[in-house]
Amino acid sequence: MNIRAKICGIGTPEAMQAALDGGARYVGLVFFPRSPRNVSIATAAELSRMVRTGTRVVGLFVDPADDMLADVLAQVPLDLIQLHGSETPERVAAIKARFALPVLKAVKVAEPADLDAARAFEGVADMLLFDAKPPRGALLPGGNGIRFDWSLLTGRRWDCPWMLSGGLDPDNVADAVRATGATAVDVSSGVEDAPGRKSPARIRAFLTAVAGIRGTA
Ligand SMILES: O=C(O)c1ccccc1NCC(=O)[C@H](O)[C@H](O)COP(=O)(O)O
Repeated sequence: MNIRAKICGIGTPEAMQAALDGGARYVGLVFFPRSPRNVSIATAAELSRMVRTGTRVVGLFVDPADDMLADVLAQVPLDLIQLHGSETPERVAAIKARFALPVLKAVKVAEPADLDAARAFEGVADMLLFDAKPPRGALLPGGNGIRFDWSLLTGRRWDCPWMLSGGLDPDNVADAVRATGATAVDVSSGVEDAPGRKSPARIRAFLTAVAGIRGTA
């Protein structure tokens, strides 16, 4: 089975090239100033120009206002909008209606109730991204390099595509896919050698590991 991979928080041409060469199906650009992966609109526009057919550019936002989305989209041709804040299903629907782009909605997972609540986004979001809920006091709502209990996903079926995220890296991604049946995976910290500093070598290692996953459900 071909597992689709998203490399998130790309900030340099070298990281983008490693992701593209390695076959990433999604590349994520972070528009969240508190993040060490935040990129300017100008940098994002430059990086997006490197992307060729077959790879989708994901713009990552946290509770964005329409003006911010409009400002980014005026210069960066995003293929998907990722919402990683506390956006409601109604807000997701409003963003989809106004900007006519698919929405990847992040669901922060720590316990079964978090997955129960995610049902509200089925039929609204185009895709769900299951990520670890940030620990109390965390500075970031995502990109924390922590896993959640993958067994929480066992036995659950979703009416929309979903992506596994949170603490993945080249060494654990195969186990994560086998444990969850994920057909799409997302990584940020696990392919960095320092917060916000993507490692082309680790990007290549992650994508090689993903490409080598066989025999999953
Ligand atoms: O990556 C960030 O800096 C970030 C900041 C604010 C909100 C979301 C953020 N990342 C979202 C992603 O899609 C990450 O890839 C995901 O949380 C997994 O991160 P990691 O556990 O570091 O692989």
